Amino acid sequence: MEELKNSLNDKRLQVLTLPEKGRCLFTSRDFSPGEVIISENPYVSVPNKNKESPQWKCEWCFSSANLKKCSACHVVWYCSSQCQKSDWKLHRVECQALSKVDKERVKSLTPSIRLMVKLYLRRKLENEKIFPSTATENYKNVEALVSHMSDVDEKQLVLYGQMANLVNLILQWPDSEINIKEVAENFSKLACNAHTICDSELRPLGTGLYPVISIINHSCLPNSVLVFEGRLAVVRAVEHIPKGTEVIISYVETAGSTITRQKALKEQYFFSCTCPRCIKMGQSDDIRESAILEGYCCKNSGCNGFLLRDSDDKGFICQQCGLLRDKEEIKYIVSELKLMSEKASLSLSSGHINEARKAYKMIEKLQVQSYHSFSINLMRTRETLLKIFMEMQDWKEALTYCRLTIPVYEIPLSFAFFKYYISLFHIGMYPRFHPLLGLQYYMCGKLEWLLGEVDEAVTSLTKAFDILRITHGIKTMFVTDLLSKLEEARAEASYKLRSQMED
Ligand SMILES: C[S@@+](CC[C@H](N)C(=O)[O-])C[C@H]1O[C@@H](n2cnc3c(N)ncnc32)[C@H](O)[C@@H]1O
Repeated sequence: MEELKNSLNDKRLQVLTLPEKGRCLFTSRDFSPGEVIISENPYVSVPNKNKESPQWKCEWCFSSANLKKCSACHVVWYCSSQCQKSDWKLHRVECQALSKVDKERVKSLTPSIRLMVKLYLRRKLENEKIFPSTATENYKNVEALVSHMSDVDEKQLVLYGQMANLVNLILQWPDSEINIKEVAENFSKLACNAHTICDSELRPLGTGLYPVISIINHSCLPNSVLVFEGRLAVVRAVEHIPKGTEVIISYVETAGSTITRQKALKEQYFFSCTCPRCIKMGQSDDIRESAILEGYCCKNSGCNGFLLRDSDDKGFICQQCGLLRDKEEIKYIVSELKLMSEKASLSLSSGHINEARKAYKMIEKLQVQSYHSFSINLMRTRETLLKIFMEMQDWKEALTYCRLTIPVYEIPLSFAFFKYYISLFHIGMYPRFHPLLGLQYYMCGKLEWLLGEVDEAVTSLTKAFDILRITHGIKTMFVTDLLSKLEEARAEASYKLRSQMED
């Protein structure tokens, strides 16, 4: 830990331990918005292959193009000999282990099992000095991670035990070299420390363990953001961070209500957040925020009030006009939506895109009649419809849905405590510099341009650039591409204006 602390000191960062949070990362100089605070390569990583991301991916860079399978183990894929070479030191031993495993069992290996196998192989190679150990790349940093073993429930512990046995079966090491209890504990460490590696558009690609970045704690009002440049994890400041401030990122979707965020944090990370948003839980502003984000709308379509459960438990009362929405009606809507959502998601996952489009349109219609106009559920349905229309190459409808989601990303939650943050944050569901908001503007701009709405495209691409240059970094290929699109759109808009003036 001393070695790591000294290395972080050189980066003007400091590790402190607080009783209520454990280790925390603090700045020892000012950081500006968009500046990289810390970046780290994964200690171990593995690509994901599941329903949401069904393609095979390169073991090293996660690309899905030009893949070739490793001819020895038939498990791992590479997009180039360069990537294969970069991974060789670790894969050489992994390949030997995987080649001995029964073919049927190999097929069912999950990314978590593979990640754990790689973790133990890397530790072994580090002990044998085949991998150099440095202050930041060192198994000691894995040992220092929190595991929350005493908080994990019995059922989960049994599952970790079974997974640990499978790792043991793959490695086939003597008892003196592997401790099943320790492997099970390491699974618990992965659950609250590993990160989902995403591409620049936040599509999940894989899972990685970044033991130094794992020191960073959570806040629902973060001052930093974690993004990935290939396999490199990069933490950037999204606001001015003065010297002596804790670096904080968000572990969960910040758009949810306080209860939803707290539940997610408790279930996966075993703590109760006490950030400025969370300490308001149960107060009138917070109740109102939850009712808007996750509650129902007034029966009177002309009223934009939010609903709260009435004291007699007959239903929900509109806080603006006083109209009651019957409990039984709400129950019926909820069960209908559940049934419809199951059917819709089945159509989507089985590739019946037209059926999925119809099903999600019906869900949207019912949600518009039931939920508040700023509801997260309604926004999620519209995000799905946007994806469906993109897949169907119906650009006009896709643009409509893209535009419908943006105001919800930016809803004015005009609550008292948010006013305090007015200078730091855009007042909305997401902080001003949130990658999702930037990406939504980027998508909107590209669709507007494609459909010939050049002036609108310039406005949207400019907004996207203003956000993504901070979250993704001005020098990355992703933002350089966006900038050249913006410049081209600007040139086209001014050419159009000149032509109109000459006519
Ligand atoms: C990825 S680790 C962060 C580093 C951790 N503090 C440590 O000592 O290694 C995640 C764990 O840190 C703690 N943690 C993170 N954010 C927190 C917060 N805002 N309040 C309290 N505990 C927090 C929780 O125990 C959580 O499971």
